[in-house]
Amino acid sequence: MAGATTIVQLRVSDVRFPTSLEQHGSDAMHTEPDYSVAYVVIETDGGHEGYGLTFTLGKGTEVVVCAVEALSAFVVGRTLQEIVGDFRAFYRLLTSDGQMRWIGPEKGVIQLATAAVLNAVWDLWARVEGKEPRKLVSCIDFRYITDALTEEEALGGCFSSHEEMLRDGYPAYTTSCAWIGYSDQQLKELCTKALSHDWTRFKVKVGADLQDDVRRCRLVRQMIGPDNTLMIDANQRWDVQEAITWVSHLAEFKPLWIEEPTSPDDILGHAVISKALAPLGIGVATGEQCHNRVMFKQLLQASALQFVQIDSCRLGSVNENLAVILMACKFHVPVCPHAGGVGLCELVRHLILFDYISVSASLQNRMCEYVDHLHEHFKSPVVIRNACYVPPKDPGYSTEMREESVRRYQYPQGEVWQTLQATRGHRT
Ligand SMILES: C[C@H](O)[C@@H](O)[C@@H](O)[C@H](O)C(=O)O
Ligand SMILES: [Mg+2]
Repeated sequence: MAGATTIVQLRVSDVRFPTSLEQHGSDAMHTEPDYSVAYVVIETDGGHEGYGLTFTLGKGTEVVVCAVEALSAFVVGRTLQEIVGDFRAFYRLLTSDGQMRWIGPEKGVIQLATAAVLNAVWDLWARVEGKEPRKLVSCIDFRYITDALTEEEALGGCFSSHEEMLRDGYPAYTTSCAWIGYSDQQLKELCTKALSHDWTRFKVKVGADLQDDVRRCRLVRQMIGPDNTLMIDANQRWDVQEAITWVSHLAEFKPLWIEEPTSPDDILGHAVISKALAPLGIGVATGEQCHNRVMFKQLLQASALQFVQIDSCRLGSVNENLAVILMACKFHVPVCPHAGGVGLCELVRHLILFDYISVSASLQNRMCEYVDHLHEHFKSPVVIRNACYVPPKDPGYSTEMREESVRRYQYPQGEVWQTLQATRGHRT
């Protein structure tokens, strides 16, 4: 890294996309999401920029923006070298400040803000280096997880060649066919289209009404046939026993997993559900709202999940995702990241490639989520080939958005929102 690079400015914007107008992204708990981001740009005195974001559903993004602003004092004025020279210490500074940690610690809005800020730092670092950063294990804060994974253990990973990834890509599944607000007709059309594009793994939203779920799962299973893979996602809708009963009714459709059956905080509840559903051949997947490595540690220790769904913008950036990927490997539980939203696919492909190339070296029971929306707003959008993620080639964390998109969708002053408000009375 040439010379010192001082971060002189941090800017953050509230950028929202009106996806609720067409029910994209809808599930049993989030019926009208407007996919949004708190979008961060950090700038150095040498003219370099790093871009970061965290994903939100519309309302409340302004609160995350406020939290990012509160964290900016830790970043502005520091050199990139200072930060990445001891990234573990910097991570701890951000997450464990003696006053600020009271509004977390390492959870909720402040954790989302930490992810947005640190995602920008990782992007900047990778751009300045012009390649993927090294010394990854030294970026992890092992505090609270040494009973599950030590630094020494983390250093002894498996390694696999990246040639295979460059050739074939990383296997993906699609959630785009079966959002809960889509009609049966839409479901059919989207499944037909996805099948014609070689998709073999499909996720269906469930949990609002059992009869609807039975009908929709039957329809999708009929469309995709017995050999393709089906997953179901309840987005935290049920109590523990209710989850077991409800999913048992859907067992005939042979789902590989039930995702987020109950509260994301209920580790023992997930363990009970996992145990009850194991004889039916249905695993439990969770993680998109699991806010830190300690929660994942307990889920793993309690055998409460069979698929680890890391999230690039919920955990504290790459640093904390690495910790979870390494723990999952030690516990022999596959990582199948949560993606979709705005930018999650762009970011998460870096993490899952790292998992394959440097940690798990396996594709057994592994796949990465894909959702077909909003990629056009990114400078390095995801590329899918034969239902697989193609490895990104541009330096950085693929977090940079197109300037025009940020301007037009900025909330509430961007022209898209101004027009919606004027013409349709859409709530702003
Ligand atoms: C509100 C969102 O679209 C969620 O439904 C979505 O992230 C989902 O849980 C998923 O697994 O993709
Ligand atoms: Mg989900």
